[in-house]
Amino acid sequence: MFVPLNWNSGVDLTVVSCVVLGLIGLKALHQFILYPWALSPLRALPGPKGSLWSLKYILYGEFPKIMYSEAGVLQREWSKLYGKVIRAVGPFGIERVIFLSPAAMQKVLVDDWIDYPRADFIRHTLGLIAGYGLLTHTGDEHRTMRRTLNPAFSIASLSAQTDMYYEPIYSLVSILKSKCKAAEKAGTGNRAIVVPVYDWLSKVTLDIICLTAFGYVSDSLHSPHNELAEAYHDLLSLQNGKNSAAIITLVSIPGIPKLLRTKLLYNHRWILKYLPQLAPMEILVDSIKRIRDISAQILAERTKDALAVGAADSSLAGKKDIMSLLVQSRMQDTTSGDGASSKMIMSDEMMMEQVLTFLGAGHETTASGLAWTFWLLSTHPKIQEKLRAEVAPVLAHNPNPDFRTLKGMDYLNYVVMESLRLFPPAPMTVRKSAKGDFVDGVWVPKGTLFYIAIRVINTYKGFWGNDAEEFRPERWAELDKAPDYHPTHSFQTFINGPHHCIGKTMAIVEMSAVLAIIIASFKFSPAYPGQKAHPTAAITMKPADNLPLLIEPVED
Ligand code: HEM
Repeated sequence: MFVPLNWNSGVDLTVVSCVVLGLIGLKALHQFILYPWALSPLRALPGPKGSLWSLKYILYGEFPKIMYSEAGVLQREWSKLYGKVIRAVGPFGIERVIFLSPAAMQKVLVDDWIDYPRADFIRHTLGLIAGYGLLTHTGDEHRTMRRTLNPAFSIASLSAQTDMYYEPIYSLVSILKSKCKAAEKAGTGNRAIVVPVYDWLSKVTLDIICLTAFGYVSDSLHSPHNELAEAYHDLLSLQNGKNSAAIITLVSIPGIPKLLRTKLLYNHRWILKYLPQLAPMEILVDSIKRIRDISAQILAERTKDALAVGAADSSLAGKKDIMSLLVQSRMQDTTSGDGASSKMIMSDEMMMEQVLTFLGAGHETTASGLAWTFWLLSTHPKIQEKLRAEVAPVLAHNPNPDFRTLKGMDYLNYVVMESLRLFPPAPMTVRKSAKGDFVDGVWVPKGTLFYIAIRVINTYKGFWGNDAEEFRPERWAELDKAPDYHPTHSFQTFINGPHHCIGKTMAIVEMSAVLAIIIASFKFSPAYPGQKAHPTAAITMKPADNLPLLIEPVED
C-alpha cells in the first residue's frame, strides 16, 4: 500500500534526502573520478593527464582544449608525445581512445565496422545538419541503402555529369575578372584585388552540387540572395568551437534532435534568443527549416519530371543528375517488384533526407577542400606555377575537359590529394564500441568512444616521413618508395570501409575541374604579409575568416 511521506509517517524526510544526495554524490564520484582515473582498464594507456585538483578538469577533461584548438593539431601533438595509441578523458569523465595503426583502422572501420557504429551524438549532429540519410544509418539498413545509392555515384554516371561543372566555373571566372577590371578602371592602376576566396568557392560548389545532384539551378553566383545559399551561409556562420560544443551537448539529450526539427519549435524559435547559451540555436532551427523546405521542393520537382518521363518513355530521357537517377530507379523497382530483394524502395521522406545529405555532405566539404588548396598554392608560388604550366595547355586545347582528361593530369591530381591530406575538410569522426574487444592488443571495453583521427593519421611522420607536415605534391608520385606508407590506411580523408565517403570520386573530380580552370585564369598570393590560415574547429574545417587572398588575372 502507498504510504505518503509526511512528518507523521515515521519516515524522516531528512534521512531520505541525505540518502538520495549521497547516492547521487557516489555516482558522480564514480563517473568523474573513480572510473576514469582508478578503475578503467584504459587508465594506464599513455595520454594527456590534467590535475584532479581542478574542478574544471574533472568536469570537462580535455574537452575545452580540444574544442578551442585547431582541429586535429592538439591530437597531433599528443601523437608525437605518446605514440600510436592515446587515451584522453573528455566531459563527464568519458574516455576516448585514438588508434593510429593500420591494423586498428582495418578492424574498426573495415572488418568489424558493425561493432563500431558512429556515436549517437555525432549521428544526431550530422542528422540535424545534413539529414538523416546515408550518413546516419548503420548495419543492414545502411548496407541496403548504400546498394540503392551506389549506381548513382558510379564512374559512368560521374563521367556523364562532368560537363555540368563548367557553366558555374566559367561564371565564377568571369565574375572575378570583371571585379579585377573594375579595380583597374577605378584608378588603382592594378588589376590585383583581395577576395574572400571561401565565399566564392562555397557558391560555385553549391551551384555544381545542385546541378549534378538534383538538376536544380541555384545560380547563387549571380543571385546574391539565393534562398538556399543564404540558408547555408547562416547555418555555416554558426561553425565555431563554442557553438559546436552547444550543439553536441543539446543533441546528446534524448528527444532534443527531434524537437529541433519540429514545426512547434520553429514557430516559437524566438524563445531561444532569450536563453544565453542557446541563442545561436534560433539561427540553426531557422536555417534548417529553410533548407528542408527547398529540398522538399527539389524532390517534388524531380518526382514530377520522372513521372512525366515515365509516362512518355521509360529511358532516363537525358537526365543525368543523381536524384533523377534515384527517382527513376525507384519507379522501376516499384513497378517490377525488384526492390524487395537487394535494394531499398525509399519512401518520399527517406528520399528527402538523402537530398539534405547530398547538399550538406557534398557542398561545404568540397568548398573547404578547394579553399585550403588555394591557400597552399598562394603560400607555395613555385608549385602554383608548375600546376599552371600543366593545366593551361590542356585547357587551351579543351576548355571543358571530360572525366578522363581531368584524371589524366598527374600534377593536378597530386596537388588535390596533397591538399586533402594536409587539410582534410572532415578532420575527424567518431565511433563507439558496441562490444568489448582487443584492438591493436589493447582491451577496449564496450561503450568506449573512438576518435578517428583523420588529420593526425594523414600527417603522421611514422607513415609519411619527416616532411609529413609539408606541402609536397610530388610525394604522390613516389609512394612506392615510402617504406611505412600503407596504401589503405595512411590517408583517411574519406575514411575506408563500408562507410567510406560515397562522394569521394565526385569530390576529387569536381575539385580538379574547379582548380584547373581557376588557377589557369588567376595568380593567387596571400592578402597581407604574415597571413596565417585560420581553420575553424568543428565537424568540418572551413576557414574562419573566409580566406581573403590576393588574385590577379593571368595574362592571356
Ligand atoms: C572533399 C570532399 C569530401 C570529404 C572530405 C568527405 C569526407 C567524408 C567522410 C570522412 C565521411 C565518413 C564519415 C563517417 O563515417 O563518420 C564521408 C561520408 C559520406 N559522404 Fe563525404 N566527403 C566529401 C564529399 C562528399 C560529396 C561530394 C558527397 C555527395 C554528394 C558526399 C556524401 C557522403 C555520404 C552520403 C557519406 C556517408 C557514407 C556512408 O556512411 O555510407 N561526400 N564523407
